[in-house]
Amino acid sequence: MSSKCCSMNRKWYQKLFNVLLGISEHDGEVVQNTEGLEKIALVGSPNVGKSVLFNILTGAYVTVSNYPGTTVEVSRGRGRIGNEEYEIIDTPGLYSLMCITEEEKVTRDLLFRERPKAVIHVIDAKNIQRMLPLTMQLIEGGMPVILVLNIMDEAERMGLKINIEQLERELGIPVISTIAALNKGIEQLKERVDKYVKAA
Ligand SMILES: Nc1nc2c(ncn2[C@@H]2O[C@H](COP(=O)(O)OP(=O)(O)OP(=O)(O)O)[C@@H](O)[C@H]2O)c(=O)[nH]1
Ligand SMILES: [Mg+2]
Repeated sequence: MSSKCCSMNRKWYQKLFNVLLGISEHDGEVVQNTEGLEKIALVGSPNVGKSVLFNILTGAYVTVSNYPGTTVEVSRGRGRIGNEEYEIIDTPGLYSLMCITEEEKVTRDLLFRERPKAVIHVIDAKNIQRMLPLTMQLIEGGMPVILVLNIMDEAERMGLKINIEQLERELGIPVISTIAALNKGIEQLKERVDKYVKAA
């Protein structure tokens, strides 16, 4: 009797804890409730470190679900940037907004429908020349773009020097360099996103 009562209490406390943290229970699985939060999307080509950044920016609980009407998976989680909580979205890799694959269509659709407060374009700094055209497309599409030059460790090892201030001036958007795999540049990224979203 007392152990049943104890377990009921535990469940009740767990529920209260989940509500306080914004975690909802869904199909028996604990998932993040991100409803009503402003959104920040991570976009970019495959293999540039979007998911590594997503995991750093979000907590332990994320939801992975099929984008409506498709078999393409999109991950969403809560992340604190400055004093605000946001829904952080890890989008399927895309090379261009001129949609060829289903994944690319999903990312484009999501950007236009969900209107994130910031669209973080993550690129592999080694391949900056090949990846900047998508940055231009996102800017031309009216997106609030922030450019992240990730995998800077490998770019530097190759002797690549990127003038970040000049790139910022030319593009007219914030540019931040990171080594996501080593957790480097993350605080600067958060600061710039915070400032950018607040100034919008
Ligand atoms: N050297 C180095 N490797 C990195 C860095 N960031 C990510 N990686 C590695 O790059 C690989 C791809 O990272 P992901 O986060 O899975 O890339 P993604 O952009 O989510 O790829 P898709 O989901 O296929 O679109 C992984 O092996 C990471 O460990 C970095 O800053 N430096
Ligand atoms: Mg990924």
